[in-house]
Amino acid sequence: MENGYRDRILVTEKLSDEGVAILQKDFIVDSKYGLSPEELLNEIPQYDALIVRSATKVNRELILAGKKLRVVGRAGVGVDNIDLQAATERGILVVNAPTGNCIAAAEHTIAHICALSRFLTSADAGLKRGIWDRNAYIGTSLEGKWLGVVGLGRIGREVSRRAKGLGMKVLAFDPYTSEETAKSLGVNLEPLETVFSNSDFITLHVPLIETTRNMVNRELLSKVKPGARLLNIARGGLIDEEALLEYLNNGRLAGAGIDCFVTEPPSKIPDSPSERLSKHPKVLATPHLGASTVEAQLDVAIEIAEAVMSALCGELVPTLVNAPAVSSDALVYLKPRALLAERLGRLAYSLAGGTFSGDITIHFYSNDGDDGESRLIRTGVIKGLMEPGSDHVINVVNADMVGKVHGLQITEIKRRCVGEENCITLQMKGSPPIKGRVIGNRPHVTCIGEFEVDLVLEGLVLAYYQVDMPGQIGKVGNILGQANVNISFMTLGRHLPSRMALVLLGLDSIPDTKTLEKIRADVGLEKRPVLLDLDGNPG
Ligand SMILES: NC(=O)C1=CN([C@@H]2O[C@H](COP(=O)(O)OP(=O)(O)OC[C@H]3O[C@@H](n4cnc5c(N)ncnc54)[C@H](O)[C@@H]3O)[C@@H](O)[C@H]2O)C=CC1
Ligand SMILES: O=C(O)C(=O)COP(=O)(O)O
Repeated sequence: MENGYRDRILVTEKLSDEGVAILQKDFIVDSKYGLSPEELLNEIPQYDALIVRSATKVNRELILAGKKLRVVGRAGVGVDNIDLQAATERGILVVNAPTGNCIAAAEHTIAHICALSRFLTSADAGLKRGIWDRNAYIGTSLEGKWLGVVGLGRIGREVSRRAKGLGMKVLAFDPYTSEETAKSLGVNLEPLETVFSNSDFITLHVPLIETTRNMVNRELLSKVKPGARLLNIARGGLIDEEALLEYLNNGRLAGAGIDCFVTEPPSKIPDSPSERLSKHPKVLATPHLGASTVEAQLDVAIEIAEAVMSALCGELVPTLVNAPAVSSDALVYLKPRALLAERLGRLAYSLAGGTFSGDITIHFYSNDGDDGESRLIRTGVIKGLMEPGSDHVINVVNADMVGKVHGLQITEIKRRCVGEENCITLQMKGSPPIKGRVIGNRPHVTCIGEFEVDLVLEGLVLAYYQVDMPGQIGKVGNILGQANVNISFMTLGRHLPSRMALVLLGLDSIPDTKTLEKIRADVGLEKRPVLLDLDGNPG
């Protein structure tokens, strides 16, 4: 938000009022539900952020049309309806709300398991038609039965806990979950085929991504235990729907509980596999209701409102989807260092005369193996070096990609020296190394080449090298005074062997070129002083 401009947010699907209210404090929020793809394409150019749920397709075309778009918020977990690659290429932050609706989705799964095991929906529908048939609906007990969980993430774990409470035994497939996690839940980790061949109920809780699309296909279904029931409360596209119809029809599966379909709503494509599944007598079908509880909608609305607000304000958001996640705790420590990296990059760019070389080395203190940390520091440097001279917005999402396109070769040297925890040194080939330190959460430069200085990297700074002799500073003070430019602070680093000094002067306003030229001439500088706008807008 600058010069009275307020960012505009478009909300295309129902978001609880509490979330909208949070956003309305600082932004203009328009809720426009049920827009057609064409209407959305027309609307999007005026918005800085877009908030969606699962029904809005945020495809490449929409992302390219969103000329001002900086943030896409997903009020829920799954982001398969968002073209993450296209968003990343444009530096658009995609944030989600990964925790708010997990309990609701787990409870919906348990509701499906209970309803399927006792034919609740069919029995209810029959009775409403006047049929009192107690023999047609002999159910199956859950006590002692095996539940197979595919995907032991947030929802899979909550489902496992609840199933154990019902007396079920749980086995799971998740190649990325540790034995310890599974053990702590009392769950056996098994290969996918074993899960399918041993379970009485199988439930999917994986994201829809390249490796999970159609993971439940004919081949896997051929392993299923006769009479098993399959649940998909996760995403349409995980199951080959034609194959599922076949296994329901041939009697190998006793039933299925489906909340998510390839085509939503299924009736959008008459006679599609989705529609046939939704109408199949052995299928308990719900219209993507996993997240639909009052509590979950309140929680995701608040979660996404806070994430979008932070993202629009340039904050680092822990629920960023198109960059590695960094925990909120780590961010507290990393944010000032990322800012220091950016300011050092900007300083290096300005001191090099508004350019950068492709060969950069960054030295910084690091806890081994912390990729999030490296990435944030690297992003800061790339942003500082490249944003002032381009119209690119550079952030953690696209920094590596933009750097690569412009030929940046970055070497990271990580150290663990005591006392250096808050320091970063930036070495650009052909320029002196610049060292900085975070002091009291503010970025300071402490050394430029051989010159020791101490300057908070904020605001306007005039930098120049002069011969270290009496009377020089006074001359500059006079010239700036005559030009009505106030000096807010100064720091001077001396190099005794060469009798040179590096002077950094904080200024309250920008001197004109004539003033800078007069300083150069009167102080006998080799080059005109460099004006650094450390908080300034790029360009
Ligand atoms: N029906 C609904 O309304 C809702 C549906 N969902 C869906 O549920 C999905 C899961 O949500 P969370 O549990 O919160 O996500 P999560 O990210 O906490 O868990 C996903 C788990 O899947 C595992 N996984 C990834 N690839 C796998 C593979 N090939 N095989 C087995 N496991 C694999 C991951 O290791 C992770 O543990 C979401 O992506 C979303 O699509 C989420 C909320 C509501
Ligand atoms: O959070 C998810 O992944 C969901 O599937 C919930 O979808 P919804 O927000 O209800 O359209």
